[in-house]
This record gives sequence, structure tokens and C-alpha cells, in this order.
Amino acid sequence: EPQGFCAVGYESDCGLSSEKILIKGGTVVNAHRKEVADVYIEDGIVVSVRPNIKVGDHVKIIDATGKYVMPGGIDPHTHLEMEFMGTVTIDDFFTGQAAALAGGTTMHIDFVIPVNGNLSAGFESYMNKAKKAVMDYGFHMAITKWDEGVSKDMELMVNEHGINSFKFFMAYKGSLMIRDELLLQGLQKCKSLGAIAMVHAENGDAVAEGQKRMIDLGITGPEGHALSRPPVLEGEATARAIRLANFVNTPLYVVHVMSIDAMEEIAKARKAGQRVIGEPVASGLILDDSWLWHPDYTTAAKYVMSPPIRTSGHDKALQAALSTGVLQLVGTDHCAFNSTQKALGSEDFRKIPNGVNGIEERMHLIWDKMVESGQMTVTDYVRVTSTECAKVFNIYPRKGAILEGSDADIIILNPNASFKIAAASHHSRSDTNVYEGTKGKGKVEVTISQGRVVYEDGKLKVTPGSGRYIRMPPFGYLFDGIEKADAAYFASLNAPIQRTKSAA
Ligand SMILES: NC(=O)NCCC(=O)O
Ligand SMILES: [Zn+2]
Ligand SMILES: [Zn+2]
Repeated sequence: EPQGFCAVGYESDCGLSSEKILIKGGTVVNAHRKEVADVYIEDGIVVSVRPNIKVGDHVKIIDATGKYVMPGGIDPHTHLEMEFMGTVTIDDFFTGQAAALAGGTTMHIDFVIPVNGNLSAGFESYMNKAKKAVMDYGFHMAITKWDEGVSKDMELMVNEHGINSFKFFMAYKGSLMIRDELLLQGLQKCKSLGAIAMVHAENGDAVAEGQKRMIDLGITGPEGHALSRPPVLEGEATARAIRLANFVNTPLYVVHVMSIDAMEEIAKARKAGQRVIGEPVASGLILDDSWLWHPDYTTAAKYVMSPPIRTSGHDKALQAALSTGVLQLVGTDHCAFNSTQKALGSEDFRKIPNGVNGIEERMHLIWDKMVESGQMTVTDYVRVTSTECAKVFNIYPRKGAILEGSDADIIILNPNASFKIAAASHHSRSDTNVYEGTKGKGKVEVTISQGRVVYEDGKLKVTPGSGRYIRMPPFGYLFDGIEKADAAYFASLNAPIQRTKSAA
């Protein structure tokens, strides 16, 4: 394991830090405002946020003068210990979450994959994986097939297990992919449950055709992955999902928006008043696809994810969309595989496990690329990395804010310090990092999770099993007033017409 870990059984070395903390003199940043103030934390909760707080003894004092005190990041899109493409992602709920905390993220929402299509079995399996959790987490649920049992189980997930979002894969033909008929049923079911419908929007049939085209042309390397599934296939599926959600009149959340094509469909829908959320991910905002043409296979293969990282230009357009609110919150789609696992596709790009890292790097990359560059304000940074996620998934202001009564999940970022990304020093188990060598301004120096200092002076102090499952209630803000639109729609039908029987 990387240095600086405390695992269960060594609490004495970890010395779970005092539960009373005073953060002094920092600039406290929430999505709605920033202010120079102190923050007093006790028993895992924010007790007060105001200047010049006086405290007694046995309180850990952290001087945050000249630094930003912000809600810990919430990553809406991760895949820890996920069975995928013949292997299992290399980071589990211990290493993936340790990486998150070291990078300033204090909660993530992972995707439960049903077991043979069974949602309950999937939920149980993921609760098991999460036994080693070191920070708070929630679950989305993937829907990979449809029948009455799945429909019933969705009710169970929402009403019993605190899941309020379901993901439909429109790609990965032959494995996770579902077709429009199922998608339509799923959208209607999500609406009835007050659950967010999420889509991986690529046309899976066309992708399969595109892959065959590349193989027939003898293009078997990682570059074939990008060439086989161009932005037009992401744009088509995004538009289709948006229109079906419109037809059902239910909110839609498009995950990992990777292209201008998809982003513009979302922009058009939102301009027309449709409730669509667009989630870019760190890789699509920061990288371009030139790496896939790298002569070294290991280097090229680590950049294979779906939808693919696009040609230069899409990243800048996605940044602009994020800074202007066209896209609303940033995820990572952390789905890491090491170089041995990526080698599964060394003869055929279709076998390269899809996914990249990001759970540790997101907060630093977005700060440097968006705030340091002047594209985004510090309050908007908090909105897109934490608050919006908490609001969409209906756990605000418990999460995503530094307000009295909020959970004490807090980071202290020093804008004058810098970061450097390297596999040699990151906390993921992977031996590669798609941001290898990246440097930037802004450094998370302290991470507080559940009211405890878990990262300070470059050292993690985490305890497996201390993570909590956060239940996310249905009918979040995206559902407010949706029934009024339904009523207006039915009224507009001006039907059925009561016809007199024509005299035959
Ligand atoms: N995105 C990716 O390449 N892997 C993770 C699974 C998914 O989100 O499609
Ligand atoms: Zn996906
Ligand atoms: Zn994903």
C-alpha cells in the first residue's frame, strides 16, 4: 500500500483526530457566497460559521488564513471494484476512497451493477464491497434488462434502500446496452418513483458497426477505439434520450458528456425549458485524444474510455459550457485499470477495458484549469464540484455546503501552493495515471471527513469501515412542479371527443 496509510487495527498510530475543530481566518466558500469567517466543527457537524469564534480547550485549531475553506468535493460518477469487460476495476472502496480524500473529494456516488439483471442482488453485492469504505458514499443503480421484477425492484431500491437514480446504458451492445423500448419503460418508471434517469448516451448499434469497420481496415490499436465511435454517435444518442425524456416529461441526467455534439443537444433542450442535466468528466475537460496515437501501447491504452476522449477543441468547448452553466456538475467516471489489465486489448482495441482514473485528481484539475485560468469563480467551482451534485441527488444542505448543521466534510485549498500528478505518488492502485506529469496551481492541504482530519501534511489517516452509506431520497428539486406540466399537457389534448353515433 502507498505510504502514510493507517488501516484498521492501527488506530493507535492513526490516532483518530479530535472531533472538535476550529478552522480560523479562511475564506469560506459556498456556491451562493464567500466570506472570511471561522468554522467550528463538533461531532462531525458544522456548528457555526462566523468571524472570531472563541473556543475552550481540547479543540484542534487550523489556521486557514489566505486559503479557501470549501465543501469537500462530491464525485457523482465512479466505478470502484466494478466487474467490467472481463476484469475488475483496480480500485476498491478502500483505495479509491483514500485517493478521493487525498484529492479533496469527501463523497462519491458509485454505480451498482445488477447481478444477472437482479437489482437486489446487485445492491447487496455493492454494500459488501463498501464494507471497507473510509468515507461517505451513495449509489446509483444501473438497469441492464427489463421485466416486471426489475420494475418492482426499482420501487424497493427507492423506498427501502435510498437510491434515487437509475442509469441506462445505450452503448455496450451485448453486455450492458438496453434498447429504446426498455429505455422508455425505464423513463416512465423513474418518473413515477421521483428518481433521476441517467443515460450513457452513445448509439450502441452504430458503435458495433464502427468497431467492425476499424477491424476490417486492420486498425486494431487504441486509436481504433476513438475512430470507431465518433462524436456523432454520442450526439445522436443524447438527442434521442432527450427527446424520449421530453415525451415522458421526466428529468434526464446525461453522464460523461464528452463532445460538442452531445453538449449542444443538452444546450438546446435546456434553452427550450427541458430539465436536462449534463455531466462532463475531468478527462473530457482536460485531455484530447492524441494520446491514443502514442506509439507505446501501454501509454495509449490507458486513455481508452467511452465515450472516447475527443480531438482537441471539444475540451475547450466543454470548459466553456461548464463555466456558463450549460453543463452543471463535474464527475470523473473513475474506472481505473492497470497496465496489465489494459493489455487484454493489445491485439484488439475492443478488448481494452474501458475507463480512466480521476477520483483523486478532479478537484485540482478543475481548480487549475477553470479557476486559476479565470474561466470560473470560486463560488461556481464549489457549485460544480460539490453543491450541484448534492442538490440533484437531494442530499443538500447536509452535503455540498458549509452551513450550520451540514456534515463537516470540508477541504482547505491553498491557492498559492501547487500540485504535481504522478502514478508514483497517487493513492490509486493503478500503475498508470492519465494525468501523469501534470502540474498546476492550487493544492488541497487539509481534508476533513465526518468532522475528522483525514488528510493533512500529505498524510492520510483513514479507517476502513468508517465510511457511511448516504441514503438519497426521491423527488429532488428537478421534480418540483412536474405534475403541473403533466396537467397542462393533458388539458391541451382537448380529447377525447364525445362523438354522437353517426346515423348509419
Ligand atoms: N466510461 C468508461 O469508459 N468506463 C466506465 C463505464 C461507463 O461509464 O461507461
Ligand atoms: Zn458510461
Ligand atoms: Zn461510468
